[in-house]
Amino acid sequence: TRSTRPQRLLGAVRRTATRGDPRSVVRAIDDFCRHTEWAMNVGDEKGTGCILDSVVSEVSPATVLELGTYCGYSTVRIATLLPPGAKLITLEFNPDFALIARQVIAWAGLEEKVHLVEGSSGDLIPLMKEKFGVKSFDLVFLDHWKDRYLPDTKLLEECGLLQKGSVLLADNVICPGSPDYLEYIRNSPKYRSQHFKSHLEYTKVEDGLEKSVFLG
Ligand SMILES: O=C(NCCc1nnc(-c2ccc3[nH]cnc3c2)[nH]1)c1cc(-c2ccc(F)cc2)cc(O)c1O
Ligand SMILES: [Mg+2]
Repeated sequence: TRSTRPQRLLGAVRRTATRGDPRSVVRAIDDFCRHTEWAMNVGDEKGTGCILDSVVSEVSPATVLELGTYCGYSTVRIATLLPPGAKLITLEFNPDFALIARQVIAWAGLEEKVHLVEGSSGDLIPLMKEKFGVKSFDLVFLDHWKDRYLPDTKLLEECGLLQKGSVLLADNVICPGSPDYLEYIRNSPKYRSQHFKSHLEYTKVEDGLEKSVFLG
């Protein structure tokens, strides 16, 4: 049967990236998506250009939650920038995506920093404290189903997983868009939000990221 897009993306990583070199893995995926086949990775403009890399470096988080692993592109981007001893927990709902992402993360040599958990964010977030020993998250990268951004943010609050200064960074708040999340986070006194205009990965379509600091 025909291979899937994530399988073809993994093939490109294996063929053109150097094992143990995360930057070459990121470059291989960007080249594949720009020249061969588009895929929904946050990409190099929203990634390097400005926001994702600069926010991770600025926050220098000890604990990160990523919602929506997909093929592990942003997982590798973020994990490369983490300080020693920091941990990234990434949640993936789709077992096929998870299988590919594990191999991409392993190729980058980042298994020690990354804990990929399969399942739905709604089920897993309430287990973060007891099962994963998380006190709170310094950074949350929202990049999963766009209609899960708001309910999962409220769940993180209810589970006491955000503390004063925790940063939420949401991809795709313009395209595909997450209007209810934007409405909530921009009007809530519990957050201070900032919008970073950008483009949908590998295209000229308008998109943007929303960075919100939890005020406690
Ligand atoms: O759907 C997206 N991303 C979500 C994938 C995912 N990967 N994993 C999940 C998951 C969903 C529940 C979960 N619950 C727990 N983990 C979960 C993970 N969702 C997405 C879509 C686009 C896009 C734009 C324009 C188009 F024309 C077509 C597509 C661009 C992007 O940057 C995206 O991130
Ligand atoms: Mg995205």
